Amino acid sequence: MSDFETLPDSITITRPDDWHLHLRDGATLASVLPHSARQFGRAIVMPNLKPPVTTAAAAVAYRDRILAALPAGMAFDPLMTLYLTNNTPPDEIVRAQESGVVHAVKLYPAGATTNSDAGVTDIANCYKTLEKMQEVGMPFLVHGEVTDHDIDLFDREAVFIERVMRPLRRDFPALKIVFEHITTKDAAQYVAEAEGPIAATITAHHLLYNRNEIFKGGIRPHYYCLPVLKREEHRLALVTAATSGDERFFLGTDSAPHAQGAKEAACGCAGCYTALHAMELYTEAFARAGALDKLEAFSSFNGPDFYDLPRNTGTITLKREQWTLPDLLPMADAQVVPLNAGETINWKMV
Ligand SMILES: NC(=O)N[C@@H](CC(=O)O)C(=O)O
Ligand SMILES: [Zn+2]
Ligand SMILES: [Zn+2]
Repeated sequence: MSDFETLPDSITITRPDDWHLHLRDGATLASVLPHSARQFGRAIVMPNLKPPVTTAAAAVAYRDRILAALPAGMAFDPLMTLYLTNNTPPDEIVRAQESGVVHAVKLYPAGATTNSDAGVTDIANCYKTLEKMQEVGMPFLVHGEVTDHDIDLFDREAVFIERVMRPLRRDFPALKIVFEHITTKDAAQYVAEAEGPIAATITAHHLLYNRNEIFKGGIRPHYYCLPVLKREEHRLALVTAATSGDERFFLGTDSAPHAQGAKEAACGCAGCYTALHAMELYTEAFARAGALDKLEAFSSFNGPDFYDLPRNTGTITLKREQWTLPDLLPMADAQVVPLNAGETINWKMV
């Protein structure tokens, strides 16, 4: 817990953005969107729908559905992404660029995570398309885990750096890459030291929790996400990276709603729902690190700077005030259990 004596009563920062968000579609989208729109000005919207968003036309249509689901009076700018497949043609990158609403292309290694079945089986299949992305300046967002069966689940990210990331960046040194939701000291160090245009998003839950949280007193499915929480040494490295002031690290919640029944199951889905209270969680993580002065750049400046977008105008304020998270939130015709359900947290967005 934070040391209340030395902390300010409130903190006001430029309105932040979420550079990694799952909004889903249909009735689920309508349920979760207001939470993100309340906290963030914009979000990079992940394309792992069923079926995935693989074309510029599909991204434009998805964006229209998001805007239609936005409650009147809320301002929110969804930044769309394409789901890369083995067969995405280079022309689709041109169409995406020309659409004006697609801001990046996402790599899901096939089998790595939720709705990744249509993902890439071998990045070599995508080289022509990656060349086009490099040429037009389209950022490449990477779920950085190998899926080889001989690799331990907890080592998937570190092995990805050696087997995929280094060769990829050697072959495309000018391609803008975001290493999404990094979870290891290996990834933090790689991003901090690499040459060229690379950045990383970091979730609030990977800043606050290590893998013990998944097994505390029993198996706790709401702390299960991918890449899975790691050892404490990795969490500490992520906190150091996020609070360092290095502009390569920025906010991406990876808020990933799954219905309660899909998580509390014999084979539960991966994903933590944090859209309701993301800024509260990031503020807590930065406060514990004694680095509240670094929260604004991480949350509101480094992301737009990397994506060549203007920073938001306007501000948000977080008050140091305890409140208790609901146990459940309505979602479509079911419910979602937010991370920290029923727990009391120390900051409240006003
Ligand atoms: N992070 C997760 O555990 N799940 C995400 C997918 C992803 O970001 O890998 C989801 O879409 O549910
Ligand atoms: Zn992912
Ligand atoms: Zn994600």
